[in-house]
Amino acid sequence: MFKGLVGLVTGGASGLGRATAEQLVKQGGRVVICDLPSSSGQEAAKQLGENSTFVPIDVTSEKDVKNALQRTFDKFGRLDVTVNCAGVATAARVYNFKKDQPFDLKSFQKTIEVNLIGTFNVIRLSAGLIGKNAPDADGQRGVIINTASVAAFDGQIGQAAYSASKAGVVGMTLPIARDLAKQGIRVVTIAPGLFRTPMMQSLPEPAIKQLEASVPFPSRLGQPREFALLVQSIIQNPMLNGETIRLDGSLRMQP
Ligand SMILES: CC(=O)CC(=O)SCCNC(=O)CCNC(=O)[C@H](O)C(C)(C)COP(=O)(O)OP(=O)(O)OC[C@H]1O[C@@H](n2cnc3c(N)ncnc32)[C@H](O)[C@@H]1OP(=O)(O)O
Ligand SMILES: NC(=O)C1=CN([C@@H]2O[C@H](COP(=O)(O)OP(=O)(O)OC[C@H]3O[C@@H](n4cnc5c(N)ncnc54)[C@H](O)[C@@H]3O)[C@@H](O)[C@H]2O)C=CC1
Repeated sequence: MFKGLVGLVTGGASGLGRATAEQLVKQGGRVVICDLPSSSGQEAAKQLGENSTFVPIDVTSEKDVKNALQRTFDKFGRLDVTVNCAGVATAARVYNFKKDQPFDLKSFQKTIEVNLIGTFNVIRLSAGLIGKNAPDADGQRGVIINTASVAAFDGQIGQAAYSASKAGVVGMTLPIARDLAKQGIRVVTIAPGLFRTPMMQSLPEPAIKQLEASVPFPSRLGQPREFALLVQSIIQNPMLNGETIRLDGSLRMQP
């Protein structure tokens, strides 16, 4: 299905990004897994075989992302799809009255830096390489897919930084899609609900159970593969553009 397609997946060593990289390769594509040097990206790429390679990056670094794009071009000769999955989650009250402590400003800044600015950094640099492709019969050169969260819309107590970062991703989706339309590059964002990944597993087990039960149907955590299937649909459907799609079993998170 994706024969000849080259994808770059940030956060590709774990969770939703890893499932996406697996799905792209399973469908005949080739994939560059980008993740932190400390991640298990090398092992993930090895598992996927010769159609995959790992490039260690921090998404907030211009130098790292430029290097990853150069490596993509050197190894596979082009880039068709960028999927932004790299992200971090933080949880703290705006002011902890028990400890008389405000939200740590550095933690707020770091969350915005990785989730919002890092995503934009990868988008802006990827666009240059995708834009070099010859357009297909429809005028399309490629697709950029971002990952927000339902927390962009119904963030819980403690999610001020995380929700702000993800709302930023939602907010920039349409203007960037409009901006890149002339080049035939689509931009679509997925807002996942609750998925079984290492990030989700960092929550306390009772909280996971409570969240899981609050998903109307199917009343369970999503499987990373189900996220990857939406990525696949977005790639395949040329009319999807400039939109954020919730993938959440109709969950609306409670305060
Ligand atoms: C990753 C995604 O993109 C998808 C999501 O958004 S999934 C939703 C993620 N939600 C969160 O991360 C919620 C963040 N908030 C919190 O963890 C807490 O409110 C907080 C740490 C910020 C405040 O802690 P606190 O002041 O101690 O809060 P308090 O309101 O007294 O609640 C603490 C209790 O709530 C539980 N809890 C934590 N997160 C919870 C949640 N999302 N839902 C229900 N209970 C939760 C804790 O297990 C703790 O239980 P115990 O008292 O039994 O130890
Ligand atoms: N798991 C879930 O329920 C949900 C996840 N999301 C979002 O989906 C994306 C993927 O999350 P998961 O797979 O669940 O988490 P995960 O923690 O399993 O994977 C995230 C990956 O991003 C990498 N990463 C973190 N900071 C980075 C940086 N600065 N540079 C490069 N890579 C970096 C990590 O090393 C990790 O491999 C995140 O953006 C997350 O916010 C959104 C909604 C729900």
